[in-house]
Amino acid sequence: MDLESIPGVGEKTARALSELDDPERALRTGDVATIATAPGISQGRAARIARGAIRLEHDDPGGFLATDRAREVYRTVRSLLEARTVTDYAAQRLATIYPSPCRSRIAEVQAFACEALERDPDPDVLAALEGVAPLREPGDVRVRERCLATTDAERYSEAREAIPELSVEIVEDAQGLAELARGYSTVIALDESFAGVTLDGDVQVRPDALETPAEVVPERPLAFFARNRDRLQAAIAVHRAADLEAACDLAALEDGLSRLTEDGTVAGDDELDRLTTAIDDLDATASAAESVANDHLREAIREQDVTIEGSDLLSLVERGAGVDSLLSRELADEYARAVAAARDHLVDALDLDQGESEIARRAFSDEPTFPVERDEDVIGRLREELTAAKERRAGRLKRDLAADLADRREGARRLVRDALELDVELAIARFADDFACTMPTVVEPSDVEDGTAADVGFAIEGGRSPVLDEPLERIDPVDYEVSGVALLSGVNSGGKTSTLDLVASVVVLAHMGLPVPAERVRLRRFDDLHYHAKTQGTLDAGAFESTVREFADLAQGGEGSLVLVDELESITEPGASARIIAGILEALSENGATAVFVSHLADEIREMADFDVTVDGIEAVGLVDGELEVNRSPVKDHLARSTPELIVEKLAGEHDSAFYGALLEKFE
Ligand SMILES: Nc1ncnc2c1ncn2[C@@H]1O[C@H](COP(=O)(O)OP(=O)(O)OP(=O)(O)O)[C@@H](O)[C@H]1O
Repeated sequence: MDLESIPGVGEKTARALSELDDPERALRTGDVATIATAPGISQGRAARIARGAIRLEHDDPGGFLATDRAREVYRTVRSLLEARTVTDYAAQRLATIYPSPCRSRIAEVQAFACEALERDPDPDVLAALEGVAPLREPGDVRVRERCLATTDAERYSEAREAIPELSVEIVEDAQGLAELARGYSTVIALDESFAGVTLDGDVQVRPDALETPAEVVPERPLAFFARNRDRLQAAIAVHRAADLEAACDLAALEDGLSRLTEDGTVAGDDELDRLTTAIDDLDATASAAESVANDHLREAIREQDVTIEGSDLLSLVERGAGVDSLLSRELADEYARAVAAARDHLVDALDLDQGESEIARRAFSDEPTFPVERDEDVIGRLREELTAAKERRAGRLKRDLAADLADRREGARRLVRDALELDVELAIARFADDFACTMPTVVEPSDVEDGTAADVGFAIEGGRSPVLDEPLERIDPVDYEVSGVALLSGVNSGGKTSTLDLVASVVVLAHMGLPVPAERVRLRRFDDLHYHAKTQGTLDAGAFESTVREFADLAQGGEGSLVLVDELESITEPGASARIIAGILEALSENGATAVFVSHLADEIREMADFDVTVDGIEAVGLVDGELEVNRSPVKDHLARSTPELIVEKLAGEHDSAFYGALLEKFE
């Protein structure tokens, strides 16, 4: 796909899009989340670009929504759909579903919508969706305890490029490696020539390191899973709750994620936990061990009767010997016991293994002193030993986990995408449920065998306008069918505007490929929708002129158009209005357009028109407690009586009055 040929995509945006992994897939599927990861592209712009790509694919000329009111109806139905999404993604993705005049596009979304209608918006699934969001790319990973080393300048540059997560060091020889090993827990030598060199510390010779980055820096694949752990866990929960077919082994992914912490370290390994705790507690435990020895010794000294001969005391004092000598002479056993207790405490409390215990025991000297003090050098060595063991262990665990998870990356991506798409489907299912929708039959004009395409128009049975601000059960279902051009008459507040809104929303939704709020709908595929709302008050000459011009344009093109106009007569005085409307209707009829004009001047317009225009009527069936009782479904070929006529008729019926009788005759 030539990205620059997408409507609204210039050179700069095309360059940004080409940085995506698979821009075509993202554009084709309306994957707004992925498109929005391209540099400098917001979610809103991503939706517009996706719409542009869809238009290009279906050769869609655009412009289906030809007027402000038509666009307003689309915005309203879209917000009703969006209100039923859980994730931001689904709301943005819905913005890529727009009314299109293209058969292939309508069919494509219809197929998607039909599957969506099978979905069950279970509350558990909706709750699980709360935690799902598009995956994030991990930030830059830096690993400080490991480095790469080489003697070769070229290899050095290659390594920096291939593995930016690690420091790369130039060394002269094995001596240089040995020095590095003192500063880093692990040194990975890249040169074959180091093979066989044995050095202290963790020095590995791996000439293939640059080809196997996941082994050298398992942090790299792990960072992706760590950064997205919560989102992936939520996507797993969605799949389980919805019983959705999964793109990867859920249990295996879940197990891998459960071993990973959010900062990319491995969790749930007893040995790693032991080493981590031992390092953290080392100082405090060494102090506690000292106290154990000193308490023991203090107690022993307190209870001991030290008998010393005068000559011995004298020789001790003369030699300047301190209490230590006395201790070693008189309390050697007690000292040994005290130190043994300290060593045991250190080993037991830190849960040290044999090798570590051997070092730890040396922290307390056999030479009697009081108070007993730890040897900081030994504690330091023990810390180094524990830290090296911890890093070796963590490294191995990371490598194992990275090996387990690395291949699941694509599956994990699909898992989240599918969960997010499910949200789009559920929004459609919930909308369809809330507004009692069905899939419409969209008739292809060229497939109409008898008569012309205009004969199809639209036929709505049991329609309930989603635009009406009433709960569904308070809305009377409306049946209305028009082919060609019709005038819609009716009592005040009978529901004429609501009928136009119903027709407009049904037509917009049907051309989006979505279910429509009615029991049954059949309509032709239209090219565009011109919906003109009622104009408030008389227009001044300039505005009037531009409105007439607008209608003149409309009257020219018209084949394939659906024109809905609400009380155009209010733009000027009634006599002129009726003439203008009659003229527009004639042109539209000639062009084969489908049109409904709501008007209180239906009778006058019919008389002025030079063709037999259909007049339908929304009738009041009576007055109940001063309120009109209305049949909301327009009656075909029937000029509805006006409200005043109905009231005069009622008065004439109730009172035997010549005046009312005469008045009534004037309406006939
Ligand atoms: N199908 C319906 N079911 C229930 N109530 C409806 C229905 N259609 C319309 N109404 C109610 O009637 C009110 C008036 O409807 P609407 O504005 O469509 O009438 P109208 O015939 O266009 O009025 P006007 O002649 O004043 O322009 C609406 O606000 C709504 O409350």
